Amino acid sequence: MRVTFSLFHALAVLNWLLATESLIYFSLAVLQALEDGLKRADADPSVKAVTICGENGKFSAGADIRGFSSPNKQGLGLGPIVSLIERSEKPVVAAIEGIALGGGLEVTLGCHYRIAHVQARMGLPEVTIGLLPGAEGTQRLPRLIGVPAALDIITTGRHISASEALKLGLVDEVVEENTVEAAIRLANRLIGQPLGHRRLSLKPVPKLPNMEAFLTEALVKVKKRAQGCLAPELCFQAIKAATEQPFADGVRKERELFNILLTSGQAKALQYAFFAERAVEKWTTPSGASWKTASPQPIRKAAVIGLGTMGRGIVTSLVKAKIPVVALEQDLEYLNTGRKAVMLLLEREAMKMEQGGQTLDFNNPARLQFAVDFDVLRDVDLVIEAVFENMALKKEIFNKLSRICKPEAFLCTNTSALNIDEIASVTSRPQQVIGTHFFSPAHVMRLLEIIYGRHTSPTTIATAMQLAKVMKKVGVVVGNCFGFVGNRMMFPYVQQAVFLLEEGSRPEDVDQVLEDFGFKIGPFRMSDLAGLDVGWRSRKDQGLTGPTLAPGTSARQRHGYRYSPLPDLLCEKGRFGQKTGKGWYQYEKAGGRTAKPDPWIHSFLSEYRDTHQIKTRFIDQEEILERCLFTLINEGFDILAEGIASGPEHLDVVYINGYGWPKHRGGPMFYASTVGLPNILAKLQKYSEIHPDVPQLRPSAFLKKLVAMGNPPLNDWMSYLHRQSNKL
Ligand SMILES: CC/C=C\C/C=C/C(=O)SCCNC(=O)CCNC(=O)[C@H](O)C(C)(C)COP(=O)(O)OP(=O)(O)OC[C@H]1O[C@@H](n2cnc3c(N)ncnc32)[C@H](O)[C@@H]1OP(=O)(O)O
Repeated sequence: MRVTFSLFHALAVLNWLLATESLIYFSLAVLQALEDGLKRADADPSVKAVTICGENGKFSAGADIRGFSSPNKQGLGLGPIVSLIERSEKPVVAAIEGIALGGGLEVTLGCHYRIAHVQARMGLPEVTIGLLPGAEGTQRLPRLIGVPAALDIITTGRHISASEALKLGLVDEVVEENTVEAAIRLANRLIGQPLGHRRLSLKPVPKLPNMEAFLTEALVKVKKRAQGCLAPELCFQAIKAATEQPFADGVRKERELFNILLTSGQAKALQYAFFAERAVEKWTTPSGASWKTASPQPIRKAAVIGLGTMGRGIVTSLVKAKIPVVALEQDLEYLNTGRKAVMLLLEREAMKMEQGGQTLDFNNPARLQFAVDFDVLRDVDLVIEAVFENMALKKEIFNKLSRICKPEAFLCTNTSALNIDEIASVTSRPQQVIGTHFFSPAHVMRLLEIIYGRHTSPTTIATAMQLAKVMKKVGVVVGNCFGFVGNRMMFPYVQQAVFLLEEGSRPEDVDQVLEDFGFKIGPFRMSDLAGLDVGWRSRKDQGLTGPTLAPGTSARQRHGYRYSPLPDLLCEKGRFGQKTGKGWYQYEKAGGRTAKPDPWIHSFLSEYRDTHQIKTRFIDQEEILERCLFTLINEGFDILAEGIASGPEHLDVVYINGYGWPKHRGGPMFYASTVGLPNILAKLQKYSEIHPDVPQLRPSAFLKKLVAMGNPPLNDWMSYLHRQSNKL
């Protein structure tokens, strides 16, 4: 770490370099050096003006996020330094290059002028890590750019471009050449000029004709978007304070709210999620393959087979990532339907991108081609198969691909559960076969589950990870098992939800509890959205229901374990969910989206319980939450023990980005660590004793081992996997 201070054309140029070569975040030492530099500049009569810049073309990514969970909370010292900058009698100009985020941007708000490079990005992303801009940023930004724009930037944490910053008045100038030199030139011109009007703390917050009404409406929107996350609302409260109180009082309020957030638990969860997302980029497999040694191959052209819901979204993602793509369907009729749907998606995406000043070129055959003939796949570097979830069909396609595609081409399957090794077995290149499991809608959802098979090469994994990155998705590398990570953990969760209906709950009761917990939608609304027929088909394929079910099989048992036929019964009645207008809920029409509790379901459940002599009982929220979440978590421990995922962060990133798990709760495994593993174990033991015929409630051996080992912190869990425990 280094801080330099040099005299340059009668100017002090303060710059800070961070902990790593490539930048970026500041620590106590950097703050101290900044303060010392400012004081020296102030005291030195030969210094007439000051420019603050970063190094290596980057201004600052703000505070070191890890510092917030250390006992010595370093961020707290930044506010007074920003004030010190602002009070300087010598003009201070910020030269913003690369990024200026969080505390970095707050430093520039203390400066009297701000110049940005045309490619710079700015923002106050504290809300995304559960905090608020606590170095007086919530008080200065509204004074500079007005309340509506400040609210938007602070409560969303979004990054803005230099051109947007200029429009908003956040920066004074945008330059294409050397930003530091431009800042020095400006600082030179400012020597001797009055600065009072440039000190933001002395300025009033620009008035709105209807401030009160505006704030009332804004709060409703902020709360709705927040879905239980505390930070956006407290950001709002801090900005509101700026509109009502003098600067110094506003700063006091900001500090008070900051401390609430810092100790709320949500900040810790969100900061964990920030690092978890980065940790999964550094993938490894049990055989020793790793991101360190594997190199991705370039993907210059890709193909997607199947233009159903998933295929359409995948094509859209590839086009947005500027990868030329061929979209293939089985016949012209399907192709034309698929083509229309893809074009509609792309038009919508293009419109959204235009609003952000970007363009999307998709009407060019070199970028997007539609075909029915497999021969067009001869020159592609990678194929993603996204056909119907049927092993025989997938094998037929992979066999064909293996014969037609060039030998170096990678073959990916978008299966959500099927065996990658079995699919790869029909090809002559199993080392280049991999699962790329997208989530619906594929052009929106960030998760890409990347599943390696027994023969998948490290290069293939690295290439799939690189593809995820280019598509702006989060790739998570996992092993091959039924349902992989996400769906395997989802299965016991949904199963418990259905068992709860058998015992006395209603779909809306269960959904409400899980939505209050923070899920975007509960399990029954989710099933209705996805289509109940999907699971029904899979259960028929597995022989759990339908014509292949052995005669005389008990209605509520399969292979000696508890089974609920409720979803099958609904499907037999044509209730497939939203698509048929009826499922666990009723909808205004087929394809309708507004779920209404359905009295038919209530009486159907009651008749079902009578038929099977189940005594209806009241089930409280605690039991609903525990049975659904703890079985999901329990499965997570088995997944870790089997080496299907290399750490709990992987499971958490999957759940946050693919299954609507509330990010401010850090993911299921992080949540388990906050509840305490002994508590989870005790509850699973209790429910398992009550329901001995449900194996998913039996505590995982790995969970038991961790408890026996003294409930170690989540970061240490994996190190206990192969350790002996004499307490078990
Ligand atoms: C009262 C106190 C008040 C105020 C004090 C100030 C508060 C703050 O400033 S809070 C911090 C606000 N800043 C952020 O939230 C920025 C977080 N970082 C990012 O968004 C991104 O990292 C980036 C846009 C800056 C760069 O993105 P990219 O180029 O994709 O790189 P990575 O995300 O992979 O990051 C590289 C590397 O750096 C680590 N890192 C980045 N920022 C921080 C940070 N602020 N603190 C600690 N570590 C940071 C990141 O984890 C990566 O590390 P690894 O390579 O080990 O994975």
